[in-house]
Amino acid sequence: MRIAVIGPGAVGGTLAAWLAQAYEVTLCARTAFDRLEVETPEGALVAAPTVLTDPAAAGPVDWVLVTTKTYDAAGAAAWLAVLVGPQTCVAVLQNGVEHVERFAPYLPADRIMPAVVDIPAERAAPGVIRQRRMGWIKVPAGEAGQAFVALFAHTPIEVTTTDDFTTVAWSKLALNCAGAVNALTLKPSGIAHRDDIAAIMRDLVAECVAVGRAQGADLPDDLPQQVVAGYRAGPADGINSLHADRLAGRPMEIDARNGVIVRKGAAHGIATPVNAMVVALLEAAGE
Ligand SMILES: NC(=O)C1=CN([C@@H]2O[C@H](COP(=O)(O)OP(=O)(O)OC[C@H]3O[C@@H](n4cnc5c(N)ncnc54)[C@H](OP(=O)(O)O)[C@@H]3O)[C@@H](O)[C@H]2O)C=CC1
Ligand SMILES: CC(C)(CO)C(=O)C(=O)O
Repeated sequence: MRIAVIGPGAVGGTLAAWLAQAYEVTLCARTAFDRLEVETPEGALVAAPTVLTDPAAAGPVDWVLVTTKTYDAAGAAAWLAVLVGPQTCVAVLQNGVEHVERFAPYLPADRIMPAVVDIPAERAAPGVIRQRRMGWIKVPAGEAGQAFVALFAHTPIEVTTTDDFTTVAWSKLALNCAGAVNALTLKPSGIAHRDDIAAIMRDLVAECVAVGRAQGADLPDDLPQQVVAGYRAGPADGINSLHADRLAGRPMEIDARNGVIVRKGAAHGIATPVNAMVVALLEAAGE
């Protein structure tokens, strides 16, 4: 079984380190590094997979896991062009709800398996990662989904299939859209303990719920309260990946995490002023 991970950052590096315990893993990286050192909830995991930085050096594999940021899809596509053969399965593990649309310019839509990931991970340096919680991944039910679940059978990560991927993806988006407050304030998760910030988070999520329902997701009325409770229950010093991007001066997944709520809301005639404001503020902050 040959597995390639395109974008071995916080999530990709964590998953690659777990997969490398059982399989031959190739890391398709932008920045070269020698080995993976992941501090997991079960202790340190070290792996030294092959690291490539030039797509010309790669060839077809059995599985490709795409774990770049959403805004790096075009760069990931250069790798897909050489890694994907007739039998290759491609999983896109990113936040947002547009995994398939994002990669449809590069691959037939039925070859793209979307995956929702809830594995908080922070990258201190290339290959050096802290996995905060074991977490979970959900993929759509079906043959490819079952095969993906089997890939992780030797790991403690909870990898399952779902018959309602739309609901899973919008539920995760609800969590992520609220995380914009951290990137805006440059304060970690504990900022959710402030009642004024929690109120903004609930408003962001309420808009996500309205739009997600219009998109077919089955979302509970109290999701805004659940999201805030989740942030409050987690580690106060947790840095989400949007916040990490702003701290590092990288582009941000603003469009995939908040902009999408505004865009899809507009298509349904649903007002999303709080997400629109957050998008404008983060775009201005990132200029
Ligand atoms: N971090 C987290 O806790 C979670 C993140 N997510 C989602 O997972 C996805 C990945 O996030 P995360 O792991 O945090 O992101 P990171 O920024 O940590 O990692 C992305 C990686 O992609 C690499 N990359 C960019 N362009 C290319 C390219 N052309 N070829 C090869 N590699 C490339 C980057 O390289 P370089 O080293 O040069 O920057 C980096 O290593 C996002 O959609 C995010 O929203 C989901 C759940 C949790
Ligand atoms: C909030 C979190 C850590 C949940 O997995 C996440 O999705 C991110 O940082 O992008």
